[in-house]
Amino acid sequence: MFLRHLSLVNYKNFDSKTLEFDPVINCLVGDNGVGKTNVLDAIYHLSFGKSYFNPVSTQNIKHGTEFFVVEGEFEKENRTEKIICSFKKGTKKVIKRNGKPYEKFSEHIGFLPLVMISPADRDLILEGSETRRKFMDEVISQSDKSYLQNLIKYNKVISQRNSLLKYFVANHTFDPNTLAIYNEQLHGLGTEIHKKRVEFIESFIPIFQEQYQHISEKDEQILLSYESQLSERPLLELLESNLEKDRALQYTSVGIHKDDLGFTIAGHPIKKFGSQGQQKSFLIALKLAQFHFIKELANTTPILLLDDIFDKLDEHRVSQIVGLVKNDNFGQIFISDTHPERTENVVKNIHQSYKIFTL
Ligand SMILES: Nc1ncnc2c1ncn2[C@@H]1O[C@H](COP(=O)(O)OP(=O)(O)OP(=O)(O)O)[C@@H](O)[C@H]1O
Repeated sequence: MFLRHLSLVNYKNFDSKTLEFDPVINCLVGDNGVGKTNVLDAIYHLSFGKSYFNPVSTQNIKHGTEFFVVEGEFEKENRTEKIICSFKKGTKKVIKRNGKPYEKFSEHIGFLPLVMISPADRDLILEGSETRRKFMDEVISQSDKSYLQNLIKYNKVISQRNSLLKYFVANHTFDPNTLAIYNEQLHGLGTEIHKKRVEFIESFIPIFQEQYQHISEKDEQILLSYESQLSERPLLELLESNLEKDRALQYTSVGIHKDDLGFTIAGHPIKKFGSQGQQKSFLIALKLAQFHFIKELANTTPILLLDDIFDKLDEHRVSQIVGLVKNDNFGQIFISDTHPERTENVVKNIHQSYKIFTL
């Protein structure tokens, strides 16, 4: 699968831009702020229906305009797939595949597998658990449609339950029957999601460790673990035993929406005890593991977006990553960099077709 053509209208800093891509390697070069990352983000938009960097859709519209359109033509299994993602202020975002709008965006997720590696990934280590859950959910969703559906349903029930808890307090009332219905629903959905997360982590860890050893070339004891209250007790039990606390807090304090991933080095949190280099290697290993994991499960090589990759890696490591597509006719890579010569040096050595775009 590869992206052949991209056209942008009013997307971030672009009025209008059209790019015809190479099926294998594409480099976007230019000074800071010319829009290299914005092009990668537009490609991400076509795959996920949202920006990797800015979740506020109106902020992805070029300043002073009212709408954006991102259009891409992909070659997938010998067919051309035309994807359009458009958004006008005050309306709902629309994603169309070959002219037909999706009713639910979740139906589109996984259709065009894609992995972005960007300096913004550091949030995975530095920010709260939500970022790490999102990472896990994104990887699983790209290869498992029912997972995403269950997650959407679960989140809906959580917000209904939270509204009910607030209603109880505001109206000095309590209705155990409605609460019990929500608890049952959360238990069913949450247990299923937890099971998928456990399975995912089990198969993901060895791939991740292999990638880390490959990058660090040292024997460092890194560990990735799944932390969930549901590993201790069934969700229904947790909900029931935390009822008084939830009533006081007016929100649901237990469940898979509290899960986290633990990142440690030599038994200590990498956030506090990892060197900058170790943190970088950890993040790249995570993302490369994501790439391999999706490749295997989705049976398609994901498109790989490498944003400002030299910020994270030396040339040797970049060559190694770009070499990922070497033996695979269907892999496509996009690289953004401020130094044209440096990028060209790396891609030349791969002996694959490539295009360089100066923005
Ligand atoms: N909604 C918007 N409307 C207009 N311009 C925008 C919008 N959102 C972002 N920009 C502009 O896009 C530019 C940043 O583009 P981008 O991050 O793609 O640059 P880059 O080429 O990747 O730079 P660097 O080399 O620094 O990473 C900035 O000048 C920013 O002001």
